[in-house]
Amino acid sequence: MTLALSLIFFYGIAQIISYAYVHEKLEKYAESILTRSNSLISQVKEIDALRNEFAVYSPCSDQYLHSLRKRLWPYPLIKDISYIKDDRVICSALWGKFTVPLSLNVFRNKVDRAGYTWIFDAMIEEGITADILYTDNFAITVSPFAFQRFWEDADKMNFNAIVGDNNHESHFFRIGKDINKLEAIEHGREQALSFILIRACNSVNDICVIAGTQLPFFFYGNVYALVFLLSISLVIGLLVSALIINNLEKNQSLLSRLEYAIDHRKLHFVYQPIYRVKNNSLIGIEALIRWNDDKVGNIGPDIFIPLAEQNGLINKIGLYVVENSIKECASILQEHAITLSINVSCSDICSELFRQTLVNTMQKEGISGGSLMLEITERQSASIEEIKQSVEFYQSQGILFALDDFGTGYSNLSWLSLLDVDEIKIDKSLTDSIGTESINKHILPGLIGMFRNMPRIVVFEGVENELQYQFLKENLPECCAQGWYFSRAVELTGIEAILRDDKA
Ligand SMILES: Nc1nc2c(ncn2[C@@H]2O[C@H](COP(=O)(O)O[C@H]3[C@@H](O)[C@H](n4cnc5c(=O)[nH]c(N)nc54)O[C@@H]3COP(=O)(O)O)[C@@H](O)[C@H]2O)c(=O)[nH]1
Repeated sequence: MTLALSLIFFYGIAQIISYAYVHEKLEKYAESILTRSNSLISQVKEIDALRNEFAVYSPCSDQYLHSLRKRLWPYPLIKDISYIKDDRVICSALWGKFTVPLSLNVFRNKVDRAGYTWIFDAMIEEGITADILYTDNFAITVSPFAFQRFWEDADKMNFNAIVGDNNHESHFFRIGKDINKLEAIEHGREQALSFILIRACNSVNDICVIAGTQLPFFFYGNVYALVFLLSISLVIGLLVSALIINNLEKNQSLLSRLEYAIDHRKLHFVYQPIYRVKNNSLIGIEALIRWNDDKVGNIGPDIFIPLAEQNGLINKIGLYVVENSIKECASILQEHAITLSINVSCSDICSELFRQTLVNTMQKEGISGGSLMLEITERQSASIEEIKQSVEFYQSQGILFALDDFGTGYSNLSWLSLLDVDEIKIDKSLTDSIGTESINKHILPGLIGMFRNMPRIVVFEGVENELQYQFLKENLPECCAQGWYFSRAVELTGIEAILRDDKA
């Protein structure tokens, strides 16, 4: 599959590059033909302006022919100048005087234009044709090499071109092998999506060049390009497949290692202290799960919690956290008036097994509901009605609730109005705005005013510096805070040490 996609991708890229390349070349091709046509018209006009000069000599006399030859010499796009009478060439600079006047009635195409009659592919002699324009008794023969070099490009690049008037009612010069197709497409008689058409016009001389070519397949006639395309697609396809397989295997093995770690109690906890700002007294701790895998090393909860959520392991983690963190903290919770905050998912709190496990663990460890704070966010999708009922059940057991990540898209005022929570945890992104010029900064003063009158515990998360701490102390002294300014998350022994210091 990846090989096929890779092939399609690279073929598509190659085809786009090929199109751009051919388009640019064709544009230049049309422009050069237009330039050449303009030069030809200029040369025709210049020679035409000499007509009166020739008229002083007797037609086809030696002086007349000499004068024609002399004047013809500097014009590379003009082959011959002739004296004609009754549509017959009597003499010319190139041929001299014809013994039998040359009739101009055998030709491919005849066009009347700007006082001239143009005849294209007029028969001069067996095997010799030429494009001639004439008026009165004066004719000019276009050099057969005037457009010669464009035939080389036409053969090499498969280009075609028509030189015609602006409306393209009359076609003068035709270059290329597919010229009939180009004419048919140009006049709307044929449709060809893969045919590139370019138009280059000059309104002063009333000429337009239409150039066209069949869009080539990238590898058309080019085996090396095809082999290159297939090789690069193969290599990239194999690399992408290997990466995908590797990633899947890694995730799979990480998932099975996580399940093993849960089942064999290999996950452990660190606790981050939460303080009341006005007097720096410890009011609680937040349990944060950690995983140090024997083989992979430390894996952060920001990696394995979403992995567990996506693969149906989150409830197992929820049970693990409840059983083990409560058991671990039981003695300090009994001895001190602090709460243990636990992150739970909405599906956890709605599960009957979770309820029973939590209540049983509390009873077994001798912990009252008021020592526990369950932190929820809107991220975990479940119906609000179901969550509301669950919250009411836990609250009937005396358990406290916190709305986590408040101020982000996941947790906001609408949830606050729907759930009767005991604590609001202000997300770090809002704390970060203290003392900065960020957009959130403008939200903060309004929230501070609101929190002052709110009968709930307000905890600012992610307090990292003195400025943030002082701001909270001055504006909201009753609020609580946690963050690296106070302490990073530490092992339980670290919390015990803080509690001992507090007592002393
Ligand atoms: N369902 C469960 N989710 C859990 C549990 N334990 C953690 N988590 C969630 O994982 C996310 C990452 O958590 P973690 O790496 O532990 O980061 C926490 C703190 O270390 C960090 N923090 C705290 N103070 C600061 C600070 O000052 N600066 C700073 N840059 N980071 C800080 O914040 C994380 C706590 O976030 P929150 O939960 O929103 O309070 C995270 O989403 C956890 O929720 C678990 O047991 N179950």
